[in-house]
Amino acid sequence: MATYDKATGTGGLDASIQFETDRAENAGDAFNGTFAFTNNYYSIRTSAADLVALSTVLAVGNCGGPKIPLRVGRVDATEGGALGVPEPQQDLDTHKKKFAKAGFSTEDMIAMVACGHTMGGVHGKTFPEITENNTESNVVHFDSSESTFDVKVATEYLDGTTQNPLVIAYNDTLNSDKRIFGADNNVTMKALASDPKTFQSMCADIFERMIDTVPSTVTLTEPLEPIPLKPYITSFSLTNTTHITLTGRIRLLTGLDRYDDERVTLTYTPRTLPAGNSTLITTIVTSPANFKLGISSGIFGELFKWHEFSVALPASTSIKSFTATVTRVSTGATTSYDNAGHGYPLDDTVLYQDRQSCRIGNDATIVAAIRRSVDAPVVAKVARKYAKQGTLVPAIEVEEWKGEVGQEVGDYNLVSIKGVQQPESYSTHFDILAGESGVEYLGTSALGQKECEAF
Ligand code: HEM
Repeated sequence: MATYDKATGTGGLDASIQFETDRAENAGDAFNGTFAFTNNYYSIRTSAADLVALSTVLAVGNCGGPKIPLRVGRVDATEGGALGVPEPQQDLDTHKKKFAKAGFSTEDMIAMVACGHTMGGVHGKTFPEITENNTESNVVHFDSSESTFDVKVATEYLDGTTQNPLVIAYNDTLNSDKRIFGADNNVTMKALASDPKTFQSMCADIFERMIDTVPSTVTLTEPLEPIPLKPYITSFSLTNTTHITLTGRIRLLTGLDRYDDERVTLTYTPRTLPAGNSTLITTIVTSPANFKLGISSGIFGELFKWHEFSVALPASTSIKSFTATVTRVSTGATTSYDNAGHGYPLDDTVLYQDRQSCRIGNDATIVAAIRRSVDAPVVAKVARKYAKQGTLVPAIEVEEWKGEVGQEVGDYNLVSIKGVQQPESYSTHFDILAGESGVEYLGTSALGQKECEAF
C-alpha cells in the first residue's frame, strides 16, 4: 500500500506487489515467501490482497500484538503498480511526502514505521551496506525482542540502548528510522513508549488504517468476527432410493467454563410434510467431537467446541432448513440459534454425491443427484488454476463441464460430470448448477484421495 495515491484513489493494498518482487525497491524475498504460503488459501472467493491483510492481522496477533480489525473484499491488481516504495537512503522530506500522498501525516508515518519495526530486522544478504555483514544468516534486529510485538522498539530508541540498524548504521544516510522517529521531536515515540497498552492500541489503529488503504473502487465489509454458532455441512447426498444422508459439524463459540457442559440439538423443517397421519421426528441430536478434545482456538482467546451429526432423512420429506438449540447440561438452560429468523437453509434439488465422485490421474468425475422435477442442463463450474507470468500467485479461470444424465434413483437422476484437472488445479473449488438451483464452493482436494464408488 506504500504507493497509494489518495488524490486519485489508486493503488493501496491490492496485492500488486506480487508482480513487483524483482524491483530494486523491493529487495529481499519476503513477499515471495508470503505468497508461497498464502497460495494454500488463495481461491476464487479469497483474493491475494485479503490474504496479505489477514497475514498482517495474524502475524501481529500471534506475536503478542493487538487485534487489528479485519475487513475483507479487496480486489487483486492484474499488473504491477506505481514505483515509489520508501527506501532507507531517502531523506526525511521524501518520506514525509510519500506518506502524505498515501493519506498519512508525519505522526502516522512515525507510528506506522515504529509499529512495523518492532519485529524482524535487516538482512545482511539483502542490505549489506546497512548491516556491514553480508553473510546469508545475518539478521540485525530492530529491537531486543524481535519476534514479539512489543514497545521495546520505542523504549530502546528513547533510552539510547537501541541496536536498530536503521538508527545506528555507520553510514548515517541509511538511518531512515532515526530521521523518521525524530521527525516530530520524539513526541509520537514518547506516546508509543508511554505504556505497553498505549503502544498496542496506537499500533492497532495505524495498522487498521494501513490494511484498509485500498483503491477507491473497492468496498470493504464490516470487520469479521466469529459468529456464536456456525454449521458446516460435510455431506448432503443421496444414500439410496429412499434416503438422503446429512452429515455435518456445528462450531460453537464457547468458554473454558462451559465447553464440556453444552449439547447441541438441531430441529429441522421438512421440505414436504409427511403423508397422511404419519409422524416425522424432526430432531437431530449432535455429539460433542472427541478428536483433540473436539476443541479449537482462535488467536485472540476464542475457544470453539465442535459438535458432530450424521442422519439419514427420508427422501420423500427431506429437509428445507434447521435451527439449533444449545442446552447447558448442568442447569438445563437453553439458547436458540435461528440464523436471524431465517433458519439454516438447505436445498436438496442438487445433491453432490461425494462417494461416487473421484479423480483418477487427471480425469475428474463429479457425480450429482438432481431432482427429476428439474428440467435444466446440469453443469459444474470449476475453478482452474494456472501459472501466470511474473507472479507466484496463480491465475484462476472458471471452466464449465457439462453433465450427462444416467441412472434414475427414486425422485432423482444421477448426473455424471467429467473434466480434466491438471496438478496445479487439484486443490480448487467448483459449483454444481441445474437451472436456478445448485451447490456452491465444493472442494476438489478430496476427489484425488479415492476411487469412484458405484451407487
Ligand atoms: C520509510 C519507511 C520504511 C523504510 C525505509 C523501511 C526499511 C526497511 C528495511 C531496509 C528493512 C530490511 C529488509 C530486509 O532486510 O529484507 C525493513 C524490514 C522490515 N520492515 Fe520496514 N521500512 C519502512 C516502513 C515499514 C512499515 C510501514 C512497516 C510495517 C508497518 C515495516 C515493516 C518491516 C518489517 C516487519 C521488517 C522485517 C522484515 C524481516 O525481518 O524479514 N517497514 N524495513
